[in-house]
Amino acid sequence: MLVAAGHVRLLFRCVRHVFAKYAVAPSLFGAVRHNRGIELPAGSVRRIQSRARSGTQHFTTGKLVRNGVDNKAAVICIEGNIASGKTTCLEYFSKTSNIEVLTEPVSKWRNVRGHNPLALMYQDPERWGITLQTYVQLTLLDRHMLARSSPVRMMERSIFSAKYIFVENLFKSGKMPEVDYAVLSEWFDWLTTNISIPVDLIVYLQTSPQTCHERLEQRCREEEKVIPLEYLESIHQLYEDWLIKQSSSPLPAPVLVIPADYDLQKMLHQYEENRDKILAANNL
Ligand SMILES: Nc1ncnc2c1ncn2[C@@H]1O[C@H](COP(=O)(O)OP(=O)(O)O)[C@@H](O)[C@H]1O
Ligand SMILES: O=c1ccn([C@H]2C[C@H](O)[C@@H](COP(=O)(O)O)O2)c(=O)[nH]1
Repeated sequence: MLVAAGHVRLLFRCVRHVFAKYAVAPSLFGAVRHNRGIELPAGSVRRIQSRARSGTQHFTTGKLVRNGVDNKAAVICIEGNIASGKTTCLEYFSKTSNIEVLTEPVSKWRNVRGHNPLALMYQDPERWGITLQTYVQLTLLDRHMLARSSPVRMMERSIFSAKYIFVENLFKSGKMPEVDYAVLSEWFDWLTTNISIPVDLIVYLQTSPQTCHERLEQRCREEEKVIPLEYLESIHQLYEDWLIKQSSSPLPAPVLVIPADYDLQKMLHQYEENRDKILAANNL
C-alpha cells in the first residue's frame, strides 16, 4: 500500500516536472481560443489544430506541442535490442551536417539525485521496475519534446519502445505487479493521447540475441552484468512482434529494417547504403 502511494506521488512529481519545464498548465488554461488556434507566450506549450503527414499514422489535432518546435523537421527513432549498436549508429550519423542526434538519457537512469534506478531495476525488478520505467518515460518524453535544431532528428529509442518493449517485458515475465503495469499504462495512454509525439521513421537494427550478448559483455556496463541471454531473447521477441510481424502494438511510423549482426566496417557500409532511405523521412 505504502509502495503504491509512493509511486503515485512519484508520478505526480514527474508530470509537475514536465508541466513546469514547458509552462503548460498556467499558460494553457489561461489561453484564449481564437479561430486560428490558441495564442500563448513564446516558450510555452500550445495545442495544435491539426497535423497530418503522409506515410505516418499520427494525426495530432488538439494535442499539446511545445511552442517554437518546427513540426516540419523529421524525427527518426533508432530501435533495437540492448547493445545492438544504436549508439554506434548515431555516432556515425552525428558526423553528417543537418542531422541532430539525441542518445538515450542512460546517464540520468543511472543517476537521479544520487540514486541509480537502472541498477535497482536489475537487482529487484518487481520492486523497482515501475520506478525505472516511470523515469524512462519522463526522460524520453522530454527528449521527444525538445525544440528541434536541425531538419532531421535521429533519436535513440522512443517513449513507444519503452512501453511496448520494456514495460511489456517486465509485466509478461511476471516481474511487474499488475497494479504497476496498470498505472504505467494509464500514464502512457494519457501522454500519447494528449501530447504530440511525432515520429516519421523507425530504423530497426535487427540483431540476434547472441550478438547482443557478446557486445553487452564487451561494453561491460556495471548494471548490466546480471543480464542473461534469456533476457535479450525476450526483448528480441517483443521487438520482432512489434516491428516485423507488426502484431503486438501500434506502429507510430513506417519501419526500415537494417540487419545489424555484421562487424563494424560492414555496418558502416550498411548505414551509407541506407542513408538516402533514412534521410528521405525528411520529405514525408
Ligand atoms: N557492428 C559491431 N560489431 C562489433 N561491435 C560493435 C558493433 N557495433 C557496436 N559494437 C560495440 O558493441 C557495444 C554496444 O554497442 P552500442 O552502440 O553501445 O549499443 P546500443 O547503443 O544499442 O546499446 C559497444 O561496445 C560497441 O563498441
Ligand atoms: O525502457 C527501457 C529502456 C532501456 N532500458 C535499459 C536497457 C539497457 O540496460 C539500458 C540502455 O539500453 P541500451 O540498449 O544499451 O541503449 O537501459 C530499460 O530497462 N527500459
